[in-house]
Parts: sequence; C-alpha cells; structure tokens
Amino acid sequence: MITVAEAEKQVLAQTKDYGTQSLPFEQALGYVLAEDLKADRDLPPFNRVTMDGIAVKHAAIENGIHIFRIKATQAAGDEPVEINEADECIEIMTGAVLPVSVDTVIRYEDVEISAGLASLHTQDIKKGQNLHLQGVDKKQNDVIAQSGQLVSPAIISVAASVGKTHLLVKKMPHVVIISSGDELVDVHETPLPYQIRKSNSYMVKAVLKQHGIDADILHIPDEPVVTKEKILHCLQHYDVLLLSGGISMGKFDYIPQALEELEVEKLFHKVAQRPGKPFWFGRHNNGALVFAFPGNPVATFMCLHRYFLTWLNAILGLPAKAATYAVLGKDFTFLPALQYYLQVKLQSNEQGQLIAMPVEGNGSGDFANLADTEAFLELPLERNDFKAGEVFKVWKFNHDL
Ligand SMILES: Nc1nc2c(c(=O)[nH]1)N[C@H]1C(S)=C(S)[C@@H](COP(=O)(O)OP(=O)(O)OC[C@H]3O[C@@H](n4cnc5c(N)ncnc54)[C@H](O)[C@@H]3O)O[C@H]1N2
Ligand code: MOO
Repeated sequence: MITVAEAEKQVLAQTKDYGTQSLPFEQALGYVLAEDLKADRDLPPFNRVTMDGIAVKHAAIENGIHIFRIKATQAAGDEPVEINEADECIEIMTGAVLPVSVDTVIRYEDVEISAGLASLHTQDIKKGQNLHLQGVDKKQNDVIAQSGQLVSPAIISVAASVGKTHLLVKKMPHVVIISSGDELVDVHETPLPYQIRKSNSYMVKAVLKQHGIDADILHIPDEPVVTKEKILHCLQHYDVLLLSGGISMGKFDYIPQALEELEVEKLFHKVAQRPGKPFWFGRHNNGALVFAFPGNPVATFMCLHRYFLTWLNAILGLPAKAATYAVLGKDFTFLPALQYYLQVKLQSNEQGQLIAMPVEGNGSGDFANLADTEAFLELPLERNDFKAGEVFKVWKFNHDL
C-alpha cells in the first residue's frame, strides 16, 4: 500500500495537454485562457467624466468667474459639445466624454443651478478634477489578461469591454462518471427496503461542474459482460473515467477484472488513507485515465478533491493551489496507520485564525455528514494524537460556494 504523497505523485505524473477550443465569452467562466487579452483601444478610451455636474475651463475660475452660463447638457454617450466663451459651461453626466474646450468638472453638490446659470458654492476646485483620463488604466494593445489565467467574472467583463466575443481556452478533459452496483436505483424511483438511490454520480458531476467540466453519467449493472462492454466504450470515447464503487473485494465487483482484461495498466491500488483506502488508479495505452474511487460516498468525495482536482489543476497549467491551514479546534485521536481526512467545520476567530472543528460523522458511508461540514483536515499518517491548537492542512469543499 502506498502513501498519499506517493499516490499524488503518480497521479500528477499522468498529465497531458488536451488542446484548446474557442468558446463564446459568456460560457468561458472557470476555463483557463489560452490567449492573451489585449486592449482594443486605450482604457478608458476617452477622458471620462466621473461626476454628474458642470464642466468648465479652470482658467475662467482663476480669472475670477464664479457664475457660468449653461450652454448645453451632455449625457454619457452624446457627442461632446464645446464652449465658445470663458463664462460658459456644459452640464455634463458621469460617463460622458470631456469636451476639449473644458478641463475640469464640478459636481452638482458644489454648484447651484437656476435660470440657466450655474453658480459655484466652493473655492476648492482643482484643475482636472473628477476625470478619468484616457489611457491611464491601459494603453491600446496592452495585455489585460494573460494566457494561463483562470477565467473569472472580472475576465468576462474584460472580454466584453474589449469586444472579444469568443475566447480561446484550454480544453477540459472529456469525463464520464461511472457508478455500479445493483443496489442502486434511479433518483426518481422509490428504493425497495434493501436498495438505495444513486447519489455519488450526481455529487461528482456537481463538483466537476463547479470546475467547468460538463461530465456524462453512466451506470453499469453488476454483470461481467456488460461491465466489460461499457468500460471498453468509455475507454474509446473519453479522456477520463471517474468510477465510484465496485473496486474492493466484493463478489460482484466486476470492474477490476474488466479493467485488467481491457489492458488498463494499474498504476496503484490502495492508499494508506481513510476514507478512500481502496482507491485504484490506472491508464489505458490510448491515454485514457481511470480514477476508480471507492464507492462509499465520503471516500469518493475525498478522493475527488484530493486527487482528481489536483490533477485537473496541473493539466490546466494552473499554479499549484496555495495550501490552506487551519487550527484543530479540539483534541482528536485516530489509531489506524492511515492518513486520516477528518471532516470539519471552519470558522475564523478574532485573531484571524481559521479554526477547524471536527464533525466526525459515522464513517465513509455517512453522506449526510458532508452536508454539515466544509473541509477535510489532513492529519499526518505517522501520528495518532492530535491536540487542540495544532495546525494542519485543509482541503475545502462546501466552503467556497
Ligand atoms: N473485505 C473488504 N471489504 C471492504 C474493504 C476491504 O478492504 N476489504 N474496503 C471497504 C472500504 S474502505 C470501502 S470504501 C468500500 C469500497 O468498496 P467499493 O469501491 O467496491 O464500493 P461498493 O462496494 O460498490 O460500495 C460501497 C458503498 O457505497 C455505496 N455506493 C456505491 N456507489 C454508490 C453511488 N453511486 N451512490 C450512492 N452510494 C453508492 C454502496 O451501496 C455501498 O454501501 O469497501 C469496503 N469493503
Ligand atoms: O474508503 Mo473506505 O470508505 O476508507 O472506508
């Protein structure tokens, strides 16, 4: 049996580039940019007014003028209107382009407007105030977002601003989530007393969706010929097979045999961890990867976060996620010689520390406990007693929603 660190190393050795694709920019959230985004013109593209009020030539104020005749009103989106006389002003709105004949904007709060005249209330007026000058943010052709960045809502807004209707992004791997076991019935069905509803696949699909992957779902009955046929089809049509269940020692666990017969090379089976000890990982010679997670829901969930998402991050070329650490909130003991992933609730205290409070639940079949917790605290393999106040690495899940 290998350690978590060894398993992670083997998983990360199986990275490859899945190419690029062009997507409508609105659909690119969560993907990784495969091109730089450049400013198509200066940002802002013109001297932009930042307060509703009046625009004047500052020299007029220096020469003692305090009452201005309103020549016109200019809204955002209007062509600029120029003044011809020193005592003229333009009533102007936020977002409008500053006419070249004026250089200063005075907000409505500092003027009184009556009968077509604007009288200044204040002497404190600086030349060039209330303006966002052309090109101060970025110059035309400057890079605003770089290839390799994760497309965030801010990057969607950048794409919209520069008129990029499509973005070149890294292709996500094509993933199928496979469940197995005749005890499982569909979600809309009423299970018999000895059956349960399929839930793991939907949980995995939801996590993948949060990471920009739209995975397919497949269920395989406990039948050897069908199992082999379906696995073969998946190996031919998908980059990654994410299996949940059917890999331990059960008499009806036909998946290991099918994988072996289909010449999927086993890279490892069993990791010194709980949950998730029977995790099986392999690769077909056509490049398809098989992450076969143990069927207990918490085991599947932990392995998905700990291994698959770490692998996904690596293939997308994203920098390794900075680890988050938390302080154990109360003493905890775990005796087996396995690296334990303790389910915890997280909260910050007034000292700015993240506190991890154990909510242990009833083992890896207790999927209800996942809904009550937010992270796994990774407790070192070589120890059994963990004291309140000690700091450990956390793997967050529900926390970022
Ligand atoms: N003799 C041994 N038995 C078991 C061992 C072992 O080492 N020796 N390991 C145990 C551990 S740890 C785990 S975890 C499970 C893993 O077994 P499988 O991966 O073969 O999973 P299944 O037996 O198919 O299912 C386990 C459990 O999870 C439920 N399940 C499975 N799929 C789903 C699904 N899609 N949605 C909801 N629930 C699912 C299934 O009904 C079982 O209750 O093996 C232990 N046994
Ligand atoms: O993975 Mo099993 O669920 O370790 O208990």
